[in-house]
This record gives sequence, structure tokens and C-alpha cells, in this order.
Amino acid sequence: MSEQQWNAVDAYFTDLLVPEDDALKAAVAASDAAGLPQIAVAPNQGKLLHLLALTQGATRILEIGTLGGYSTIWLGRALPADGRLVSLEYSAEHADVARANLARAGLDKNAEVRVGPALDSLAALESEGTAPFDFFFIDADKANNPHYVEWALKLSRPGSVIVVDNVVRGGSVLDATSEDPAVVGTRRMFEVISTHPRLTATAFQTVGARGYDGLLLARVTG
Ligand SMILES: C[S@@+](CC[C@H](N)C(=O)[O-])C[C@H]1O[C@@H](n2cnc3c(N)ncnc32)[C@H](O)[C@@H]1O
Ligand SMILES: [Mg+2]
Repeated sequence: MSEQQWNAVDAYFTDLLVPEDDALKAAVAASDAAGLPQIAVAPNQGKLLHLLALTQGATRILEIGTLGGYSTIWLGRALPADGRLVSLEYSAEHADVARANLARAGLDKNAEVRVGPALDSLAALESEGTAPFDFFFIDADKANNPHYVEWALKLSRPGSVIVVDNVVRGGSVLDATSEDPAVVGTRRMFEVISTHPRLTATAFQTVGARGYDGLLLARVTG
């Protein structure tokens, strides 16, 4: 099956089930205009995150890796009126674009973008005594994925859900000899999760508008 066919099927699904409104279209346009890389989740993946967070009844969401806030908007729209989303982003420039996109989507009251290395922001959240989060979306520097999963656990409650994006690495996730930090980090994350007493998880491969990739979905059991 060709990439052209994956794209066409994705477009069919998206046209029927995931109509993007003005705020989402504007978020993509503003991110492109600012020169951000086109590495946000696809619309149907954004809607998947939205539906997962809704199904979870999430009132507190933590995202690691904001970019222009496209996935943040989908997640933020799953929150109740008094819900809270914190998104962590290394780049001040990306964060500025995301904040404008979130404001346009009417989510600036619920969603906060914190700038800096996510490991520092996570430690700050802990020292502030933040309440546990119900839903985590991990989509930043893949080398740190094992640390991000450990942090998600620290900031979770039993029943919290963790989604990790881009776990296939073009198939290189199979390569135990890889020195690519993203592959090493992803493999280490799988090892940590596979034996973790507080996590149950699955992962699946995807094809579509973002090519060949995949997601990990985990639930905190205790
Ligand atoms: C794949 S993009 C996020 C895409 C976004 N979740 C979406 O789907 O719309 C990854 C983002 O993580 C940020 N990032 C990379 N390393 C980081 C770090 N150490 N701490 C926080 N953010 C980081 C990058 O600047 C980039 O904006
Ligand atoms: Mg991603």
C-alpha cells in the first residue's frame, strides 16, 4: 500500500469525522507562518487525543512538547470549564505562537504554556505541590522519554492515562544497536514501562498523513 493511499484514506476520515474549525486552521496557519516545523499531530490524531481525554473525564492535563499548541487545543477542548492544562515547551518562540493560538481558541483561561527544559518544569511543578494530573501527552525530545514517563507517574493518580507519541522511529525502535538518542530513549522507555509495577500499557503502529509512526497508551494502575 502506498503513502498516497494512506494520505487519501486519512483525508477521507478527517473530512467526515474531524472537521477543523477556524481556531484549528488558524493555529496551523500561524505555526507555518512562524516557521515552526510541521510536526504536530495530524487532525485525526488530535481528535483521538481529545476523545481519550474526554473518555477519561480529565480535568487536569499535562502535555510535554507544545510546539504551536495544535495538540494542546484538541486536549484543552476535552476539559470542563474549570479544567486545567499545563503544556511544557523548551522554545520561547514556540510558546509565544502556542499562547496566541490557544487564546484564539478561547483556551487561554484553562491552558498555560511553561517555557524551559521540561525536566526543570516538571521538577518545579512537583515542588509547587501541584495536584495530580488525569491525562499526560508526551511529545517532546524522545531521548528523555523514560524520564518523562517517570515524572508522569510522580504527578499522576491511580487511573491516570499516559499517551506517548512517535514511538516507532521509522522502525528503528527494533534496533538495539542504535546510537540515535531518540531510539535509545524510546527503547529505554519501553523497557521501563514493560516491567513497571504501576503501569499497564500497549502500543500500536499507525500510517497516514504523518507517515509511518505509532503511539503508546498506558494506564497508571496504582
Ligand atoms: C513534536 S513537537 C510537539 C508537537 C505538539 N505536541 C503537537 O502535536 O501539536 C515537540 C516540541 O517539544 C519541544 N521540546 C524539545 N525538547 C524539549 C525539552 N527538553 N523540554 C521541553 N520541550 C522540548 C520542541 O521545541 C517542540 O516544540
Ligand atoms: Mg509527535
